[in-house]
Amino acid sequence: MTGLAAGNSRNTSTSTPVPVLDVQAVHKRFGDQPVLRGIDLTVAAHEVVVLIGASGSGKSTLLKTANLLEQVDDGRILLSGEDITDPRTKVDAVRARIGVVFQHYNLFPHMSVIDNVTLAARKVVGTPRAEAEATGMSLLTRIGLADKAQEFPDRLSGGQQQRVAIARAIATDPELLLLDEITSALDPQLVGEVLDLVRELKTAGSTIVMATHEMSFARRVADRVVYLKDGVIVESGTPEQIFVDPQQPETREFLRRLQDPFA
Ligand SMILES: Nc1ncnc2c1ncn2[C@@H]1O[C@H](COP(=O)(O)OP(=O)(O)OP(=O)(O)O)[C@@H](O)[C@H]1O
Repeated sequence: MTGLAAGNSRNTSTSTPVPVLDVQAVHKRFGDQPVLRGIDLTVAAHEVVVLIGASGSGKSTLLKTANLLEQVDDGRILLSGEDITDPRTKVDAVRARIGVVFQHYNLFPHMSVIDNVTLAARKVVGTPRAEAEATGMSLLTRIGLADKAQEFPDRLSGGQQQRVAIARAIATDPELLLLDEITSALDPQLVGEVLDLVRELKTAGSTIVMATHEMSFARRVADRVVYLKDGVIVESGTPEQIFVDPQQPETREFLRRLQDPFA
């Protein structure tokens, strides 16, 4: 696996494709506060789903339940047909199948770029170093950072670090990529280069669920935009449906306030 495509081959052999991610009636509360209130969401292979919604609407929590960083209180989540919310699930084995990138790139500061990118392949999957490095260098070449392979992360810009974090997340060829606010810590002029990389992943066939406040992501990479409010999916549709012709008053209000936060 040397390209940017992630996890593209697993669902192609059956005539009725199993969704990569199937969130079924998921509820989650923190103390007294219900944060996810009956979420149903299926994500097909190669689909890019972008979660939008106000701060606190539950976007990150939903991504965390899919990666088993948070447990669901009710409902279940299937990964390529397997119930990963079953208590017998081996959490590490599930996480090895999912690539995750967070707001803060979380690269290991004491490791070179290439070691960051290859760590999971070497330590989790057991790929021999030479093979992992060949894949890692190929990924760095594709994202235009091959010349930074031996640098430490603090020598890179925020946008470059976030691209390395994405390369690291896809280096093990995950079935699913979860991207949580990956540009919100970046200067606006660096957002474009991360957006371009996500678009390239989409073209290469990755299956992606991302949470963002950056509507350019939702407009330019989403197959489906999902609007969350107070832990409920209010509306979902193509970017055109959501941004040009939203059906629900709450969606219209959310988009109106984005354009004029003081309205
Ligand atoms: N570990 C936690 N313990 C208690 N409350 C939490 C925890 N994590 C999240 N919450 C609360 O759950 C709600 C949803 O948070 P979440 O981070 O999922 O929202 P979000 O839509 O991703 O917000 P943002 O866009 O600001 O990242 C918020 O009210 C938040 O304070």
